[in-house]
Amino acid sequence: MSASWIITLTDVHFTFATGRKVLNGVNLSLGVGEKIALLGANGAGKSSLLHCVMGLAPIQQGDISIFGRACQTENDFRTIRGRVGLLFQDSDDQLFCPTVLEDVMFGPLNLGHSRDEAREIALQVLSDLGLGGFGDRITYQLSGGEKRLVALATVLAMSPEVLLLDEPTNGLDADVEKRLIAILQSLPQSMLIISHDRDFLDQIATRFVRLENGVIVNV
Ligand SMILES: Nc1ncnc2c1ncn2[C@@H]1O[C@H](COP(=O)(O)OP(=O)(O)OP(=O)(O)O)[C@@H](O)[C@H]1O
Repeated sequence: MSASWIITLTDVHFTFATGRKVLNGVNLSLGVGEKIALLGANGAGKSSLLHCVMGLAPIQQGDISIFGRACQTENDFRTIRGRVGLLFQDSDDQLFCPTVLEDVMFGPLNLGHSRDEAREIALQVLSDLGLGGFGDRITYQLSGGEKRLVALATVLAMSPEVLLLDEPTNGLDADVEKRLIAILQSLPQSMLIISHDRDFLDQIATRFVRLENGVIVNV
């Protein structure tokens, strides 16, 4: 494997316990600094692919290598999860604390930062995302778009080295989407981005691929 690949999937197969097969020999490599747009029809298996990369959906066949390390066991994936930021498609899967500040502090605390450091990081990320003053808001009372941004804040607060973003613009109005585009453009991390918003992807992505019939096709 080349040292310039952050994530490499080789002949990856994934089938749900129900028997629904969604990945049928996926080959895909994410390079340093690359921002790959992952296209595909509803139900093609895009979210499942991200879950496989995080080790949340165990693959039946193939190889996943992250930061040059072959990931097979839960233990392998646990060691890389802190370095890979996954924005779930559904914000409610990401947010589970009573207040916004607690949610955004959760990751840094988990990484070993002190409460003061975690608070400082969380307040900075919230401010960067235009969410200054949101710290004390009750998470479950946020609007869908606000939740989307707070969910992204929880990911960015962990300073991940690579970002897996599942529909980041869902529920965002035009102005907030513009701000998100500027933020993502300014971030140096490699990204794998799922979105049905082609305008958004055109402004972020350096490469486009499509998941079709369980395999990756270049577009
Ligand atoms: N836990 C599960 N058990 C069985 N099938 C599932 C499960 N979760 C998802 N699926 C099915 O697997 C297929 C792939 O789902 P996935 O969410 O990965 O697609 P997607 O490409 O991200 O779709 P979308 O663009 O609509 O978000 C779908 O047909 C979905 O219904």
